[in-house]
Amino acid sequence: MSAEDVEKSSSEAVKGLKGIIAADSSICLVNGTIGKLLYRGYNIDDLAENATFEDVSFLLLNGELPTATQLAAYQAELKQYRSIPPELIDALKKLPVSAPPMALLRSITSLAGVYDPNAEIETFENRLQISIKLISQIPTIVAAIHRVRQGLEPVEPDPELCHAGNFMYMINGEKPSEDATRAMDLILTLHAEHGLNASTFTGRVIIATLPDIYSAVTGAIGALKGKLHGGANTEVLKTLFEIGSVENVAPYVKKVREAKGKFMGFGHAVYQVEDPRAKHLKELSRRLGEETGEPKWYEMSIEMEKLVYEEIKRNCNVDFYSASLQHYMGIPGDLFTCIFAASRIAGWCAHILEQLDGNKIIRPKANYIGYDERPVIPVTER
Ligand SMILES: CC(=O)SCCNC(=O)CCNC(=O)[C@H](O)C(C)(C)COP(=O)(O)OP(=O)(O)OC[C@H]1O[C@@H](n2cnc3c(N)ncnc32)[C@H](O)[C@@H]1OP(=O)(O)O
Ligand SMILES: O=C([O-])CC(=O)C(=O)O
Repeated sequence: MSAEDVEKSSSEAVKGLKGIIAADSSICLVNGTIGKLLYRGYNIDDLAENATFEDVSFLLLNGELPTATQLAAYQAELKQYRSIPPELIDALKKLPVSAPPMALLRSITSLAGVYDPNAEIETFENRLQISIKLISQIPTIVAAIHRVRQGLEPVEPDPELCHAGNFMYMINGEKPSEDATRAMDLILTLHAEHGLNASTFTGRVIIATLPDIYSAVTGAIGALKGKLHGGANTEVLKTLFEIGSVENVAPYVKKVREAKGKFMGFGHAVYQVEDPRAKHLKELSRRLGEETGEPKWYEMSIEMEKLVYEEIKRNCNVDFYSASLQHYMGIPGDLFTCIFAASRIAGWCAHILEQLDGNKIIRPKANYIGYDERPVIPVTER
Protein backbone atom coordinates (compact mmCIF):
# COMPACT_ATOMS: atom_id res chain seq x y z
CA MET A 1 0.00 0.00 0.00
CA SER A 2 1.41 3.40 -0.99
CA ALA A 3 1.69 6.25 1.51
CA GLU A 4 -1.10 7.96 -0.42
CA ASP A 5 -3.42 4.95 -0.05
CA VAL A 6 -2.72 4.86 3.69
CA GLU A 7 -3.80 8.53 3.85
CA LYS A 8 -7.06 7.65 2.12
CA SER A 9 -7.96 4.51 4.01
CA SER A 10 -7.81 5.96 7.51
CA SER A 11 -10.59 5.08 9.91
CA GLU A 12 -13.99 6.77 9.79
CA ALA A 13 -14.40 10.27 11.17
CA VAL A 14 -16.14 10.61 14.54
CA LYS A 15 -19.00 13.00 13.80
CA GLY A 16 -18.94 16.01 16.12
CA LEU A 17 -15.80 14.52 17.75
CA LYS A 18 -18.27 13.00 20.21
CA GLY A 19 -16.45 11.19 23.04
CA ILE A 20 -12.99 12.04 21.66
CA ILE A 21 -10.57 13.12 24.39
CA ALA A 22 -8.96 16.28 23.05
CA ALA A 23 -7.19 17.65 26.15
CA ASP A 24 -6.23 16.99 29.75
CA SER A 25 -7.99 19.52 31.92
CA SER A 26 -8.36 20.11 35.63
CA ILE A 27 -11.01 22.82 35.31
CA CYS A 28 -14.32 21.01 35.07
CA LEU A 29 -15.84 17.56 35.35
CA VAL A 30 -19.06 16.90 33.45
CA ASN A 31 -20.47 13.44 34.14
CA GLY A 32 -23.30 13.03 31.65
CA THR A 33 -24.39 9.64 32.95
CA ILE A 34 -25.26 10.72 36.47
CA GLY A 35 -25.70 14.45 35.81
CA LYS A 36 -22.81 15.70 37.91
CA LEU A 37 -20.95 18.95 37.31
CA LEU A 38 -17.87 20.04 39.25
CA TYR A 39 -15.89 23.27 38.83
CA ARG A 40 -12.36 22.48 40.05
CA GLY A 41 -13.78 19.77 42.33
CA TYR A 42 -16.69 21.79 43.74
CA ASN A 43 -20.20 20.57 43.00
CA ILE A 44 -22.36 23.04 41.06
CA ASP A 45 -25.15 22.65 43.66
CA ASP A 46 -22.75 23.62 46.43
CA LEU A 47 -21.45 26.59 44.42
CA ALA A 48 -24.99 27.69 43.51
CA GLU A 49 -25.89 27.79 47.21
CA ASN A 50 -22.68 29.00 48.76
CA ALA A 51 -20.58 30.97 46.26
CA THR A 52 -20.83 34.15 44.20
CA PHE A 53 -19.70 34.69 40.61
CA GLU A 54 -16.64 36.49 41.96
CA ASP A 55 -15.74 33.33 43.95
CA VAL A 56 -16.43 31.10 40.97
CA SER A 57 -14.53 33.12 38.37
CA PHE A 58 -11.53 33.38 40.73
CA LEU A 59 -11.77 29.61 41.30
CA LEU A 60 -11.86 28.87 37.58
CA LEU A 61 -8.88 31.11 36.83
CA ASN A 62 -6.74 30.17 39.84
CA GLY A 63 -7.75 26.64 40.78
CA GLU A 64 -8.80 27.43 44.36
CA LEU A 65 -11.57 29.43 46.00
CA PRO A 66 -10.25 32.79 47.22
CA THR A 67 -9.44 33.53 50.84
CA ALA A 68 -11.15 36.66 52.22
CA THR A 69 -8.05 38.74 51.42
CA GLN A 70 -7.73 37.31 47.92
CA LEU A 71 -11.43 37.88 47.27
CA ALA A 72 -11.24 41.53 48.34
CA ALA A 73 -8.23 42.10 46.05
CA TYR A 74 -9.93 40.30 43.15
CA GLN A 75 -13.16 42.28 43.59
CA ALA A 76 -11.13 45.50 43.59
CA GLU A 77 -9.39 44.43 40.37
CA LEU A 78 -12.70 43.61 38.68
CA LYS A 79 -14.10 47.00 39.73
CA GLN A 80 -11.04 48.85 38.52
CA TYR A 81 -11.46 47.36 35.03
CA ARG A 82 -15.24 47.89 34.67
CA SER A 83 -15.22 51.04 32.50
CA ILE A 84 -14.53 50.41 28.83
CA PRO A 85 -12.63 52.78 26.49
CA PRO A 86 -14.94 55.51 25.08
CA GLU A 87 -13.82 54.48 21.60
CA LEU A 88 -15.75 51.23 22.05
CA ILE A 89 -18.96 53.11 22.87
CA ASP A 90 -18.40 55.41 19.87
CA ALA A 91 -17.89 52.39 17.62
CA LEU A 92 -20.98 50.69 19.03
CA LYS A 93 -23.08 53.75 18.30
CA LYS A 94 -22.06 53.56 14.64
CA LEU A 95 -23.10 49.91 14.22
CA PRO A 96 -26.62 49.00 13.04
CA VAL A 97 -28.80 48.68 16.13
CA SER A 98 -30.87 46.00 14.40
CA ALA A 99 -27.88 43.59 14.40
CA PRO A 100 -28.17 40.65 16.81
CA PRO A 101 -26.64 41.62 20.18
CA MET A 102 -24.24 38.66 19.93
CA ALA A 103 -22.92 40.02 16.62
CA LEU A 104 -22.38 43.39 18.30
CA LEU A 105 -20.69 41.72 21.29
CA ARG A 106 -18.42 39.73 18.98
CA SER A 107 -17.41 42.88 17.09
CA ILE A 108 -16.87 45.11 20.13
CA THR A 109 -14.89 42.41 21.96
CA SER A 110 -12.63 42.11 18.94
CA LEU A 111 -12.22 45.89 18.91
CA ALA A 112 -11.44 45.91 22.65
CA GLY A 113 -8.30 43.95 21.75
CA VAL A 114 -7.29 46.66 19.28
CA TYR A 115 -7.55 49.31 22.02
CA ASP A 116 -5.71 47.26 24.65
CA PRO A 117 -2.02 48.28 24.55
CA ASN A 118 -1.12 45.06 26.39
CA ALA A 119 -3.01 42.70 24.08
CA GLU A 120 0.14 41.22 22.52
CA ILE A 121 2.25 40.76 25.67
CA GLU A 122 2.87 37.03 25.96
CA THR A 123 3.45 36.54 29.68
CA PHE A 124 1.24 34.50 32.00
CA GLU A 125 0.79 37.52 34.31
CA ASN A 126 -0.39 39.72 31.47
CA ARG A 127 -2.72 37.07 30.07
CA LEU A 128 -4.24 36.58 33.53
CA GLN A 129 -4.78 40.35 33.81
CA ILE A 130 -6.48 40.42 30.38
CA SER A 131 -8.68 37.52 31.50
CA ILE A 132 -9.76 39.46 34.61
CA LYS A 133 -10.27 42.55 32.48
CA LEU A 134 -12.52 40.61 30.08
CA ILE A 135 -14.52 39.04 32.93
CA SER A 136 -15.06 42.58 34.19
CA GLN A 137 -15.71 44.30 30.86
CA ILE A 138 -17.89 41.86 28.89
CA PRO A 139 -20.85 42.79 31.16
CA THR A 140 -20.13 46.48 30.53
CA ILE A 141 -20.12 45.87 26.77
CA VAL A 142 -23.33 43.79 26.96
CA ALA A 143 -25.10 46.45 29.01
CA ALA A 144 -23.90 49.17 26.61
CA ILE A 145 -25.28 47.18 23.66
CA HIS A 146 -28.62 46.94 25.42
CA ARG A 147 -28.73 50.67 26.15
CA VAL A 148 -27.39 51.99 22.84
CA ARG A 149 -29.81 49.98 20.74
CA GLN A 150 -32.65 51.60 22.67
CA GLY A 151 -31.19 55.03 21.94
CA LEU A 152 -30.07 55.38 25.57
CA GLU A 153 -26.67 56.36 26.94
CA PRO A 154 -24.66 53.53 28.57
CA VAL A 155 -24.69 53.60 32.38
CA GLU A 156 -21.35 54.12 34.12
CA PRO A 157 -20.45 51.20 36.42
CA ASP A 158 -21.08 51.66 40.15
CA PRO A 159 -18.10 50.62 42.32
CA GLU A 160 -20.40 50.22 45.33
CA LEU A 161 -22.13 47.26 43.69
CA CYS A 162 -20.98 43.65 43.37
CA HIS A 163 -20.33 42.17 39.92
CA ALA A 164 -23.89 40.85 39.36
CA GLY A 165 -25.55 43.88 40.95
CA ASN A 166 -23.53 46.28 38.85
CA PHE A 167 -24.35 44.28 35.71
CA MET A 168 -28.09 44.60 36.41
CA TYR A 169 -27.60 48.29 37.22
CA MET A 170 -25.76 48.96 33.93
CA ILE A 171 -28.56 47.14 32.03
CA ASN A 172 -31.53 48.88 33.69
CA GLY A 173 -30.06 52.14 34.97
CA GLU A 174 -31.65 51.44 38.38
CA LYS A 175 -30.11 49.93 41.48
CA PRO A 176 -31.28 46.31 41.55
CA SER A 177 -33.02 44.67 44.51
CA GLU A 178 -31.13 42.04 46.49
CA ASP A 179 -33.29 39.35 44.87
CA ALA A 180 -32.53 40.60 41.35
CA THR A 181 -28.81 40.72 42.17
CA ARG A 182 -28.91 37.19 43.57
CA ALA A 183 -30.81 35.95 40.49
CA MET A 184 -28.20 37.40 38.13
CA ASP A 185 -25.41 36.06 40.31
CA LEU A 186 -26.93 32.57 40.13
CA ILE A 187 -27.24 32.77 36.34
CA LEU A 188 -23.60 33.85 36.07
CA THR A 189 -22.46 31.09 38.45
CA LEU A 190 -24.36 28.32 36.67
CA HIS A 191 -23.24 29.23 33.14
CA ALA A 192 -19.59 29.94 33.92
CA GLU A 193 -17.99 26.70 32.80
CA HIS A 194 -18.78 23.43 31.06
CA GLY A 195 -15.69 21.61 29.90
CA LEU A 196 -14.89 21.29 26.22
CA ASN A 197 -18.17 22.66 24.88
CA ALA A 198 -18.15 24.13 21.36
CA SER A 199 -17.27 27.71 22.30
CA THR A 200 -14.59 26.75 24.81
CA PHE A 201 -13.05 24.31 22.36
CA THR A 202 -13.09 27.07 19.73
CA GLY A 203 -11.25 29.34 22.15
CA ARG A 204 -8.66 26.66 22.84
CA VAL A 205 -8.13 25.94 19.14
CA ILE A 206 -7.58 29.64 18.47
CA ILE A 207 -5.26 30.34 21.41
CA ALA A 208 -3.22 27.24 20.53
CA THR A 209 -1.93 29.07 17.44
CA LEU A 210 -0.62 31.78 19.84
CA PRO A 211 -2.53 34.89 18.85
CA ASP A 212 -3.80 37.24 21.61
CA ILE A 213 -6.55 36.38 24.11
CA TYR A 214 -9.05 38.73 22.43
CA SER A 215 -8.82 36.67 19.23
CA ALA A 216 -9.66 33.47 21.10
CA VAL A 217 -12.53 35.06 23.04
CA THR A 218 -13.95 36.68 19.91
CA GLY A 219 -14.02 33.25 18.23
CA ALA A 220 -15.61 31.69 21.31
CA ILE A 221 -18.35 34.33 21.24
CA GLY A 222 -19.00 33.45 17.59
CA ALA A 223 -19.42 29.77 18.50
CA LEU A 224 -21.66 30.52 21.49
CA LYS A 225 -23.96 32.61 19.26
CA GLY A 226 -25.22 29.54 17.41
CA LYS A 227 -28.66 28.21 18.32
CA LEU A 228 -27.42 24.68 18.89
CA HIS A 229 -25.24 26.14 21.68
CA GLY A 230 -25.73 29.35 23.70
CA GLY A 231 -28.15 30.84 21.18
CA ALA A 232 -30.74 28.25 22.23
CA ASN A 233 -31.93 30.38 25.17
CA THR A 234 -33.08 33.14 22.81
CA GLU A 235 -34.88 30.51 20.70
CA VAL A 236 -36.62 29.11 23.79
CA LEU A 237 -38.25 32.47 24.56
CA LYS A 238 -39.33 32.79 20.91
CA THR A 239 -40.93 29.35 21.27
CA LEU A 240 -42.74 30.34 24.47
CA PHE A 241 -44.02 33.53 22.81
CA GLU A 242 -45.17 31.53 19.79
CA ILE A 243 -47.01 29.02 22.01
CA GLY A 244 -48.60 31.76 24.13
CA SER A 245 -50.56 29.63 26.62
CA VAL A 246 -50.39 26.35 28.53
CA GLU A 247 -53.23 24.87 26.41
CA ASN A 248 -51.20 25.48 23.24
CA VAL A 249 -48.15 23.54 24.42
CA ALA A 250 -49.46 20.09 23.42
CA PRO A 251 -50.45 21.10 19.86
CA TYR A 252 -47.08 22.88 19.48
CA VAL A 253 -45.13 19.81 20.56
CA LYS A 254 -47.18 17.64 18.18
CA LYS A 255 -46.57 20.07 15.30
CA VAL A 256 -42.78 20.17 15.85
CA ARG A 257 -42.70 16.37 16.13
CA GLU A 258 -44.62 15.89 12.91
CA ALA A 259 -42.28 18.28 11.11
CA LYS A 260 -39.30 16.41 12.63
CA GLY A 261 -38.20 19.74 14.09
CA LYS A 262 -35.98 20.58 17.06
CA PHE A 263 -37.11 21.48 20.53
CA MET A 264 -34.84 24.31 21.57
CA GLY A 265 -33.50 24.03 25.11
CA PHE A 266 -33.74 20.23 25.06
CA GLY A 267 -31.12 17.56 24.62
CA HIS A 268 -27.43 17.79 25.36
CA ALA A 269 -24.20 16.55 23.84
CA VAL A 270 -23.08 15.14 27.22
CA TYR A 271 -26.00 14.77 29.65
CA GLN A 272 -28.13 11.67 29.23
CA VAL A 273 -29.97 12.60 32.44
CA GLU A 274 -31.17 15.89 33.87
CA ASP A 275 -28.79 18.82 33.50
CA PRO A 276 -27.81 19.57 37.13
CA ARG A 277 -28.08 23.32 36.53
CA ALA A 278 -31.66 23.23 35.25
CA LYS A 279 -33.32 22.67 38.64
CA HIS A 280 -31.80 25.86 40.05
CA LEU A 281 -33.04 27.96 37.15
CA LYS A 282 -36.40 26.20 37.24
CA GLU A 283 -36.94 26.96 40.94
CA LEU A 284 -36.04 30.61 40.47
CA SER A 285 -38.31 30.84 37.43
CA ARG A 286 -41.15 29.40 39.55
CA ARG A 287 -40.54 31.95 42.30
CA LEU A 288 -40.34 34.92 39.96
CA GLY A 289 -43.43 33.68 38.10
CA GLU A 290 -45.32 33.85 41.40
CA GLU A 291 -43.81 37.17 42.44
CA THR A 292 -44.52 38.88 39.13
CA GLY A 293 -48.08 37.51 39.09
CA GLU A 294 -47.40 36.07 35.63
CA PRO A 295 -46.82 32.37 36.26
CA LYS A 296 -47.77 31.37 32.73
CA TRP A 297 -44.25 31.40 31.28
CA TYR A 298 -43.12 29.05 34.02
CA GLU A 299 -46.24 26.89 33.72
CA MET A 300 -45.82 26.63 29.94
CA SER A 301 -42.20 25.60 30.48
CA ILE A 302 -43.24 22.89 32.96
CA GLU A 303 -45.80 21.52 30.52
CA MET A 304 -43.31 21.61 27.69
CA GLU A 305 -40.63 19.84 29.73
CA LYS A 306 -43.09 17.02 30.42
CA LEU A 307 -44.43 16.66 26.89
CA VAL A 308 -41.08 16.93 25.13
CA TYR A 309 -39.66 14.26 27.41
CA GLU A 310 -42.59 11.98 26.57
CA GLU A 311 -41.98 12.54 22.86
CA ILE A 312 -38.19 12.40 22.47
CA LYS A 313 -36.85 11.23 25.85
CA ARG A 314 -34.61 14.27 26.10
CA ASN A 315 -34.35 16.43 29.24
CA CYS A 316 -34.18 20.18 29.16
CA ASN A 317 -30.73 21.76 29.27
CA VAL A 318 -29.37 24.91 30.94
CA ASP A 319 -30.87 27.12 28.22
CA PHE A 320 -34.48 26.10 28.82
CA TYR A 321 -35.48 27.56 32.19
CA SER A 322 -32.99 30.39 31.81
CA ALA A 323 -35.40 31.75 29.17
CA SER A 324 -38.52 32.15 31.36
CA LEU A 325 -36.32 33.23 34.26
CA GLN A 326 -34.57 36.02 32.36
CA HIS A 327 -37.89 37.08 30.86
CA TYR A 328 -39.22 37.52 34.40
CA MET A 329 -36.11 39.56 35.19
CA GLY A 330 -37.05 41.99 32.40
CA ILE A 331 -34.18 40.99 30.12
CA PRO A 332 -35.11 40.91 26.41
CA GLY A 333 -34.84 37.49 24.76
CA ASP A 334 -32.23 38.47 22.20
CA LEU A 335 -29.88 39.55 25.01
CA PHE A 336 -29.93 36.16 26.78
CA THR A 337 -26.95 34.75 24.89
CA CYS A 338 -24.90 37.84 25.70
CA ILE A 339 -25.65 37.26 29.40
CA PHE A 340 -24.44 33.68 28.88
CA ALA A 341 -21.21 35.06 27.35
CA ALA A 342 -20.76 37.42 30.33
CA SER A 343 -20.65 34.29 32.47
CA ARG A 344 -18.84 31.78 30.21
CA ILE A 345 -16.01 34.29 29.72
CA ALA A 346 -14.68 32.94 33.04
CA GLY A 347 -14.56 29.37 31.72
CA TRP A 348 -13.16 30.45 28.36
CA CYS A 349 -10.30 32.33 30.01
CA ALA A 350 -9.53 29.46 32.40
CA HIS A 351 -9.27 27.11 29.42
CA ILE A 352 -7.24 29.58 27.38
CA LEU A 353 -4.69 29.85 30.21
CA GLU A 354 -4.67 26.08 30.66
CA GLN A 355 -4.15 25.53 26.92
CA LEU A 356 -1.17 27.88 26.95
CA ASP A 357 0.45 25.86 29.71
CA GLY A 358 2.31 23.23 27.67
CA ASN A 359 0.61 24.35 24.46
CA LYS A 360 0.44 22.25 21.31
CA ILE A 361 -1.23 23.44 18.15
CA ILE A 362 -4.57 21.66 17.64
CA ARG A 363 -4.68 20.07 14.26
CA PRO A 364 -6.89 17.01 13.74
CA LYS A 365 -7.17 15.27 10.43
CA ALA A 366 -9.99 14.80 7.93
CA ASN A 367 -10.79 11.43 6.45
CA TYR A 368 -10.36 12.36 2.78
CA ILE A 369 -13.36 11.21 0.73
CA GLY A 370 -12.84 13.47 -2.32
CA TYR A 371 -11.55 12.85 -5.85
CA ASP A 372 -8.39 10.97 -6.71
CA GLU A 373 -5.72 13.15 -8.32
CA ARG A 374 -6.98 14.56 -11.63
CA PRO A 375 -5.65 16.96 -14.25
CA VAL A 376 -6.76 20.58 -14.69
CA ILE A 377 -8.66 20.73 -17.98
CA PRO A 378 -8.22 23.98 -19.93
CA VAL A 379 -11.16 26.32 -19.30
CA THR A 380 -12.25 26.21 -22.96
CA GLU A 381 -12.68 22.42 -22.70
CA ARG A 382 -14.56 22.22 -19.35
C1 LIG B 1 -25.41 25.56 26.53
C2 LIG B 1 -25.66 24.54 25.51
O1 LIG B 1 -25.01 24.56 24.49
S1 LIG B 1 -26.83 23.36 25.83
C3 LIG B 1 -27.48 22.91 24.22
C4 LIG B 1 -28.31 24.01 23.63
N1 LIG B 1 -28.88 23.63 22.35
C5 LIG B 1 -30.19 23.32 22.20
O2 LIG B 1 -30.99 23.37 23.12
C6 LIG B 1 -30.64 22.99 20.80
C7 LIG B 1 -31.52 21.73 20.76
N2 LIG B 1 -30.74 20.58 21.05
C8 LIG B 1 -29.98 19.94 20.11
O3 LIG B 1 -29.97 20.34 18.93
C9 LIG B 1 -29.14 18.75 20.50
O4 LIG B 1 -29.74 18.08 21.57
C10 LIG B 1 -27.70 19.18 20.88
C11 LIG B 1 -27.05 19.98 19.74
C12 LIG B 1 -27.68 20.04 22.13
C13 LIG B 1 -26.87 17.93 21.15
O5 LIG B 1 -26.78 17.23 19.97
P1 LIG B 1 -26.23 15.74 19.94
O6 LIG B 1 -24.97 15.68 20.71
O7 LIG B 1 -26.17 15.33 18.51
O8 LIG B 1 -27.35 14.98 20.76
P2 LIG B 1 -28.00 13.56 20.52
O9 LIG B 1 -26.95 12.57 20.18
O10 LIG B 1 -28.89 13.32 21.68
O11 LIG B 1 -28.89 13.82 19.22
C14 LIG B 1 -29.23 12.76 18.39
C15 LIG B 1 -30.59 13.00 17.80
O12 LIG B 1 -31.57 13.13 18.84
C16 LIG B 1 -32.59 14.01 18.42
N3 LIG B 1 -32.59 15.20 19.27
C17 LIG B 1 -31.66 15.62 20.15
N4 LIG B 1 -32.03 16.77 20.70
C18 LIG B 1 -33.21 17.11 20.15
C19 LIG B 1 -34.08 18.21 20.32
N5 LIG B 1 -33.82 19.20 21.15
N6 LIG B 1 -35.23 18.22 19.60
C20 LIG B 1 -35.51 17.24 18.74
N7 LIG B 1 -34.72 16.18 18.53
C21 LIG B 1 -33.57 16.13 19.24
C22 LIG B 1 -32.26 14.42 17.00
O13 LIG B 1 -32.84 13.48 16.11
C23 LIG B 1 -30.74 14.27 16.98
O14 LIG B 1 -30.21 14.11 15.71
P3 LIG B 1 -29.89 15.42 14.77
O15 LIG B 1 -29.03 16.34 15.62
O16 LIG B 1 -29.20 14.84 13.60
O17 LIG B 1 -31.21 16.06 14.47
O1 LIG C 1 -21.21 21.41 27.20
C1 LIG C 1 -21.88 21.62 26.18
O2 LIG C 1 -21.84 20.90 25.16
C2 LIG C 1 -22.76 22.79 26.10
C3 LIG C 1 -22.51 23.82 27.14
O3 LIG C 1 -21.70 24.70 26.99
C4 LIG C 1 -23.26 23.75 28.39
O4 LIG C 1 -24.09 22.85 28.56
O5 LIG C 1 -23.07 24.63 29.25
